[in-house]
Amino acid sequence: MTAAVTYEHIKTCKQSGARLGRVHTPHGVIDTPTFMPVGTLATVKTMSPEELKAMEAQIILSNTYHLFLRPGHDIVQAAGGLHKFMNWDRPILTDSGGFQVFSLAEMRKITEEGVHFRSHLNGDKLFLSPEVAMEIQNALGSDIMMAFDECPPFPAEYEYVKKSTERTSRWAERCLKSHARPQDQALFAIVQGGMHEDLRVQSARDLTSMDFPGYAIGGLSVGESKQLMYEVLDYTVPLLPENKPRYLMGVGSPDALLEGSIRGVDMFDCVLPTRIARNGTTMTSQGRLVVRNAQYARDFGPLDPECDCYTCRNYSRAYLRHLIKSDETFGLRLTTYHNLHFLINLMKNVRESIMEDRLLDFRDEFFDKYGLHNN
Ligand SMILES: CNc1nc2c(CC[C@H]3O[C@H](OC)[C@H](OC)[C@@H](OC)[C@@H]3OC)c3nc(N)[nH]c(=O)c3cc2[nH]1
Repeated sequence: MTAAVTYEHIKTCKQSGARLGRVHTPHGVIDTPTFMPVGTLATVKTMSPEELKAMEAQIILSNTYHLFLRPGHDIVQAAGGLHKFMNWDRPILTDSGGFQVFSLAEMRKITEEGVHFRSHLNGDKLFLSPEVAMEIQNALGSDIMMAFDECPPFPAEYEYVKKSTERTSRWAERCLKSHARPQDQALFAIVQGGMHEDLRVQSARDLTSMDFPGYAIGGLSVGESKQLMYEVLDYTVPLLPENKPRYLMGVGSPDALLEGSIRGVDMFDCVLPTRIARNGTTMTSQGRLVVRNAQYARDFGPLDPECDCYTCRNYSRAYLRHLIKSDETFGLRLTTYHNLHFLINLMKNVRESIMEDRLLDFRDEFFDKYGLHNN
């Protein structure tokens, strides 16, 4: 049986150990390391598929939990699946809903069977489990599905993280058993274990023994310091097979994308660029720039002089400030376009630096200009 998703290793950076690769999926190839724009409700907020292609987005994310609640996965399935529903013919990855249930839903009760919770929209009593999460993602038709897991809160008692991680391994096995179309959709497992090396080793051992086509590192970017996150990555990434994609969930500030790539991570997602764009905060080559600030009222230069994106080629900081202050939707679109392009372009530079065996130099140059502390 041909696997739906395969990883092709291109080369390893001699200076950093980062790796250049390609993830082959039924809807196209993804050059890695890559940043994946988040499209929670079947849209990358305010962007059209054409604009996402223009900025060279290779893959986008969507959300099992949110689509389960609204419009319902049955409607998406009746529309012909998520690709058709949102007019996106490139790869789609969906999260399993685990994280969202624990972070969004009220009145949730976790059992071995699954999670009972109330919808954060209308209070309806709902239930998510490995089997239900797989049924929903099967209906959505995503190219990459995530196993149903619990992302333990941070901080959390060692015993709680141990019990939760062991249950996540049992849930992963149940996901595998209820995987209806492995030749069309790849199921990635999610390594947990909190900030404890022994639990990370146990989680990776459990999951890699079940031979998934790809592995995510979960349970990070949940409030821990970046240094602690990098420490956990240092001992967790090497536990994962070299010939499979590695996805670090929920990570997307420029410094974390660089440090994660250096540690061998291939895929990243984060709501940061789209979320901060909506209040007029942008990422530029000189660091963060809050374009709604008064100092830009008469600044007729581009948002980022080093950027060649649609926003920076055609509009000024003064115009963007005016639109954002006036709550004009076009303003949100222009800042969102730029922020997504910024991270997608950053990852293009990361891939080029790996090709030239100089990713550590690139990271240092980037931090000198961007500024280490204003991510
Ligand atoms: C921020 N730190 C962060 N985000 C973690 C997400 C969610 C990623 C999710 O984060 C938003 O949902 C809330 C995005 O929607 C807004 C989702 O995009 C579709 C995205 O799904 C991949 C995790 N998801 C699972 N299943 N397991 C995790 O351990 C985990 C850890 C995360 N840390």
